[in-house]
Amino acid sequence: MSVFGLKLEHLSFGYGADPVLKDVSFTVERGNFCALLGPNGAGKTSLFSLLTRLATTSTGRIEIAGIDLGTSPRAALARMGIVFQQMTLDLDLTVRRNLSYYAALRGLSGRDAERRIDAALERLELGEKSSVRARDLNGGHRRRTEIARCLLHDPEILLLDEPTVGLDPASRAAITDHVHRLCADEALTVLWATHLVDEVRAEDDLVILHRGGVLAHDTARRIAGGQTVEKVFLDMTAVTS
Ligand SMILES: Nc1ncnc2c1ncn2[C@@H]1O[C@H](COP(=O)(O)OP(=O)(O)OP(=O)(O)O)[C@@H](O)[C@H]1O
Repeated sequence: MSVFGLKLEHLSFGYGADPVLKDVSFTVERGNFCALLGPNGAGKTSLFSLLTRLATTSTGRIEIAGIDLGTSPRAALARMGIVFQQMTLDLDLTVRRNLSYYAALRGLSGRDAERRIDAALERLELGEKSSVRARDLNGGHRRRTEIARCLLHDPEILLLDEPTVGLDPASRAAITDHVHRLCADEALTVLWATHLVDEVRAEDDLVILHRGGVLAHDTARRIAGGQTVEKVFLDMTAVTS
């Protein structure tokens, strides 16, 4: 197993002539929670598109759990679980059905799939929601269902693109707690894109992205340097406006 959960080297990318990512490099060690913090338009979703191969670029290199995404995309993507910004559950299906369809897509079936589904539901404290249709869940439980679903194939890396957008404070706190626990208990490596400063904890890794460039990468505590992350973030992103 790789020491580095995630390694990005010199990534540049644009949709047209103008670059939206400029020479982005950073690593996230295995088992760390890394917040990718940037204002709207910073390039977070574009970076996620490169990490998930929805977009490609000829510059730079991405390594997922020690596997080169450019040369071994299938193997690298198999190590990853992804929660996109837009909800992707089938609202007419129960929580369990949503998970079992995904398991089948990943080639899992029978007792093995059932065992993994039970374990994932338990990890996200969703056991009692198992028979509830996704349509009847609140936003927080829908998100937790998506996180449970992306754990079924035992990924080493989790990518979450602004997973708490639109949720109330209690649901946001529950989801950030759950995902931090996955890092601590199971050495999952997490990249969590957000523009919400209050989701960043002092011990988290923090990458500040602004206008496609990395302005800072360290623990949040060191980047804050005795101030609040919010103050430093606002100062950094204002200076370069
Ligand atoms: N499909 C696209 N075609 C052209 N430009 C795009 C496309 N998607 C994003 N952009 C532009 O790329 C830049 C980065 O956008 P991106 O969505 O990656 O940022 P973000 O940090 O995820 O922002 P947000 O928090 O608003 O989602 C923005 O200027 C945006 O307008």
